[in-house]
Amino acid sequence: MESIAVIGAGIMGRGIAYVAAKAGFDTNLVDTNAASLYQAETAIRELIQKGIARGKIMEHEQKQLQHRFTFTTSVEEAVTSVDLVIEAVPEKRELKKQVFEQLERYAPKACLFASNTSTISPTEMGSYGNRPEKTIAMHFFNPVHQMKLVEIVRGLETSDDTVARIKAIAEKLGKETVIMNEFPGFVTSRMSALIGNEAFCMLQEGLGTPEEIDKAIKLGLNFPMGPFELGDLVGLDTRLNNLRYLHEKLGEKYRPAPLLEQYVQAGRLGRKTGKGVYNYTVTT
Ligand SMILES: NC(=O)c1ccc[n+]([C@@H]2O[C@H](COP(=O)([O-])OP(=O)(O)OC[C@H]3O[C@@H](n4cnc5c(N)ncnc54)[C@H](O)[C@@H]3O)[C@@H](O)[C@H]2O)c1
Repeated sequence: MESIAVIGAGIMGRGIAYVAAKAGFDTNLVDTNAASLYQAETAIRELIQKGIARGKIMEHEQKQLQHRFTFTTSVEEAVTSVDLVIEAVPEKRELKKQVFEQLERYAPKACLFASNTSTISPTEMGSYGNRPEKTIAMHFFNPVHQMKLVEIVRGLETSDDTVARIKAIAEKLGKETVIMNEFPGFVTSRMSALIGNEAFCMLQEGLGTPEEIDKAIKLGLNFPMGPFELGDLVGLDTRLNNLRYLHEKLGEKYRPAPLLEQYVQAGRLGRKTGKGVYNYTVTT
């Protein structure tokens, strides 16, 4: 296994591409939006500089590392000769379906297909192409270079060989793994969506300010981040898409809070747009 293509250069795709190249894989990062691709390239360059400043990357490795990246807006160019594709486009089933159909057309027959989906069934994604035994969910966490876990979720038809190879790759990327059977939202997204949604319900009910609710959860329940801080980091649109999927699949308990819907309608998506529950300075 030598080369990886990452589809979608947003918050997650750029982080996955960075850890893949750092682990020695030739890495093709693709985004159909040129502006997003450019931002990803800048963000990756900054991560490399920070890595050098912290002594995690030696200066003489920098050139070699940068040479491992190809940035492109063409899915075809990115996947024609890779061993693994990791899809990280927004959490919309129709979009993922289109992307998987494209991957099936252009990727080599032996190539494994992994999705960084937070909620969607890898069995369903396996049905979008002709290689369900080679299709799996490989769920990274944000920020990818700092978070230790990859939640691996096998679909009904995913082969043991695919599971073993994906686990080995995740470990080569420096990650711990858990291997789950599929169920909507897996373990982490299901729990995180509920907590995040409940916090929006509390805000809507006037229980307290976002700062007070976050502080209560951090200091009272010993969470490292408050639910609003985490929601802004994840992206409130991503959080809403996850909840919509869980609501459709698992029922009323997951109905998105109207206030969350309103924030997304207003374009308050979190750190990536400079404003979510809190205000930020956008650097890239
Ligand atoms: N944000 C998180 O914290 C987080 C954590 C774990 C998993 N995820 C999952 O990762 C996936 C991506 O989420 P994100 O937060 O990085 O989203 P994002 O909106 O930050 O980025 C998605 C990128 O995909 C690009 N894109 C859209 N259509 C495309 C196409 N057809 N081909 C190539 N690129 C395309 C967009 O231009 C955008 O740059 C989702 O499935 C999400 O549920 C997100």
